[in-house]
Amino acid sequence: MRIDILTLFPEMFAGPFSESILKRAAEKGLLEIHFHQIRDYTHDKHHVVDDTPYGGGAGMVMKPEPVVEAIESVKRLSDAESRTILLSPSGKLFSQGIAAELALKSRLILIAGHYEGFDERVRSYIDDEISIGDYVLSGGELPAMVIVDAVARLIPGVLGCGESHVEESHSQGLLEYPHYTRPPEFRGTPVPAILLSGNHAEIAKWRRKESLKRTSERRPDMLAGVALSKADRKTLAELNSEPEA
Ligand SMILES: Nc1nonc1C(=O)NCc1ccc(Cl)cc1
Repeated sequence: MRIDILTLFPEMFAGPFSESILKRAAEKGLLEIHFHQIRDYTHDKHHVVDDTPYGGGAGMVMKPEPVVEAIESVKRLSDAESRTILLSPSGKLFSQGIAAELALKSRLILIAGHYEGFDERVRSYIDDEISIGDYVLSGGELPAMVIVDAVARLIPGVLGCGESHVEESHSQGLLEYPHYTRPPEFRGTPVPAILLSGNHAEIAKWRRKESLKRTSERRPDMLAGVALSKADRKTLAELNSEPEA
């Protein structure tokens, strides 16, 4: 996969992208990431990328010309079909499902903005607008890093053999079950005996029940999107009938 990131602050990506799985993915040739300075697509002496909003109001707006010229120029760098994505709080909410969709693309072009937002006419030149959550950040760079990380780990071969994205939270539609490792007892708290039993069928049942319990307690909104078995419904009914601890 090729990812091109259009940004006013390419140097922001040096740290996070020089370590961890992104470095390994690049070394394995599974992912190539290129950065483009939006200011390089201005033609005035001061490389202006923003201007005051028509209609008045505080703050500045990203001018359309530099961004659109950058998109068109970057698109020409590769024949691969690309998905052009604008990062903004007004976008559709990013999710593991969207990450999985994007991981199937051969090319992504991510646009990280600043100031109060993009000139609306930029939106005629993009395919998607994605938000990583309902909070306002200072720019689109961190959201771009979040999306690249979530997508890269889903590209086959990127995760090492010791890592897996299969059973994770949000990929089964539920929150993750509790994890334990050595020691068998930590400051008086033992590991649940079931996990030491070696009975993998029972362990799987326990884990599913714990995922349902945790999801029901912390993110009941997620349950609507999960295919629940008869056993799941029984578990949820029992959880709902249990007196509060
Ligand atoms: N939440 C979010 N999810 O994606 N992006 C955000 C976010 O706050 N971006 C800030 C921002 C600010 C200005 C411009 Cl022009 C674009 C994006």
